[in-house]
Amino acid sequence: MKNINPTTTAAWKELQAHYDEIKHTHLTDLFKNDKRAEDFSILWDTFYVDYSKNRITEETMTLLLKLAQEVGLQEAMDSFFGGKKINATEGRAVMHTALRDESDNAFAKAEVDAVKKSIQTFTEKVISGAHKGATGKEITDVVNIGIGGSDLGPVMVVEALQYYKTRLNTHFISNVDGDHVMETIKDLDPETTLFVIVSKTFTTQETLSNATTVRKWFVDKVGEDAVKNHFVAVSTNAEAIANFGISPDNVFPMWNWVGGRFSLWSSVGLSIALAVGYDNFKGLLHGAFKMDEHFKNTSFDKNLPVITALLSVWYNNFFKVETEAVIPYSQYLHRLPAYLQQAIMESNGKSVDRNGERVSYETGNIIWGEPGTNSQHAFFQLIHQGTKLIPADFIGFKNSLHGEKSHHDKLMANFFAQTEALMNGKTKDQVITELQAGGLSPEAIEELAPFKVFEGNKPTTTILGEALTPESLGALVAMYEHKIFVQGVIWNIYSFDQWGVELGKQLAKQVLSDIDNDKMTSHDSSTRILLERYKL
Ligand SMILES: O=P(O)(O)OC[C@H]1O[C@H](O)[C@H](O)[C@@H](O)[C@@H]1O
Repeated sequence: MKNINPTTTAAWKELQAHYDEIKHTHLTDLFKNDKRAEDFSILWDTFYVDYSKNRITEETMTLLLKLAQEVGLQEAMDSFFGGKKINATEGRAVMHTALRDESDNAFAKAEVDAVKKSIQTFTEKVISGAHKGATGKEITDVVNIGIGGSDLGPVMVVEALQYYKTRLNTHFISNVDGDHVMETIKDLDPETTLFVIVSKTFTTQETLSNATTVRKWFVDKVGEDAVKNHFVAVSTNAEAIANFGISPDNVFPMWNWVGGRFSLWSSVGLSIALAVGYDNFKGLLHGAFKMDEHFKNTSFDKNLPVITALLSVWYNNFFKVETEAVIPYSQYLHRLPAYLQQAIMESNGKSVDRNGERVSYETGNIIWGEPGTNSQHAFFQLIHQGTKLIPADFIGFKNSLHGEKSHHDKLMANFFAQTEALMNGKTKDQVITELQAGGLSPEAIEELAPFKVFEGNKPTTTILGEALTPESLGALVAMYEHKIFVQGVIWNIYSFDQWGVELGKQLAKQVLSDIDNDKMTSHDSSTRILLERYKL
């Protein structure tokens, strides 16, 4: 893998000069070219991705693609898919794509297939009722206990695929907040509940505390012998699971070459398979596999992860935008922004390059979002008329799942209208004409007009799918995964470690011990007083 500071490339310098030339160009002027939507769109599988409403020209894309070449994107992809240890600071390969690879020579195929088979067998037994609780009752509820990648992927997908749900109800406990634990289990019947403890390392404080509390609650009610029918675990750490008191027969393994935030395709997806059935889980993997193939085999100028990553770099490093929004026009996708926050920000929130040196340019984007149309009534004011430039991905589908056509037309009318309005804005002349039609006096119009002007020129990318299915969701998630990888390559950072998370873990342990032992003196005055007030 090349190790190149992107700012030293010829493309970077040309992009800088090009940016200075077009930074004030308005999208409405760019759209005087009628072929623009054709030139800047990609039709792939069931998706149509329109990136024409971005502040780009042919030259921008040529230069961005040149940047990808210069930093050695192709070579980096070969290392990634070839199983090289591209997660160098942890000495690991990054092989989550192997989990969905349908080819005969897939990496670790035998092991992966064996685990998939056990997920299938187990989930089918639970869903059919063949797997009974200890007192002979069928399982009705599943509780996933995990955090970070062991929670966000499963919860996002289970919410997204509610339409495809089996008879099982799925719940998620993640926060070490005891109220989260107790609120979730308070109405559950332990005799009909299955607990899935998910932790790649099986050392995470939140998950172990939550699992311990739940296990005790369970044992008090149903007894120790019942644990084997009601507790299963997903982890790489067999020893820690055994110490926790879950039998090896109830363990679904995963591997170190699967990063936590890329793990929903592994046994971490067990609660997904329980929630929507194994066939739908397979569909999810299949969609992701198709995206992997697209990413691997498509020239960069028509390659969705590459193009979307380059756009993001364009805004992040040249427009110097701080944040990007992801707005799904599907209530089912309401956890997608939260999921992407971990995937994107934990991966690319790095300030040291692959030489171990402080970068001199911006990296990781800040991601946020909420479903439309709700978000329109919340933060769209700022996107439309605030001082910040916020590129946004709009994700929507041609068909609703319940077939509520009149609702869907309204939803999608908003979807299309917003990107158009963000692009075009509204000029003062237009505002004045509108106000004149309302019969206001010329003075009142003059006074009010500035507040109703929209500058426009706000970039958006529209991702229009056919329908939200396991397959299309898998493809969408994989597109973002690869986008992350491409950005990491351009920024010359390690996208697959997460040392920044460790500090918080260590600090909390120390503070907990200080609280227990009344040892507040070692802290700064602010923290000491806060701790003392907490103990009062
Ligand atoms: O699955 P676990 O080992 O419990 O880890 C859960 C989470 O822990 C940390 O927050 C890591 O930064 C995440 O990447 C990981 O997903």
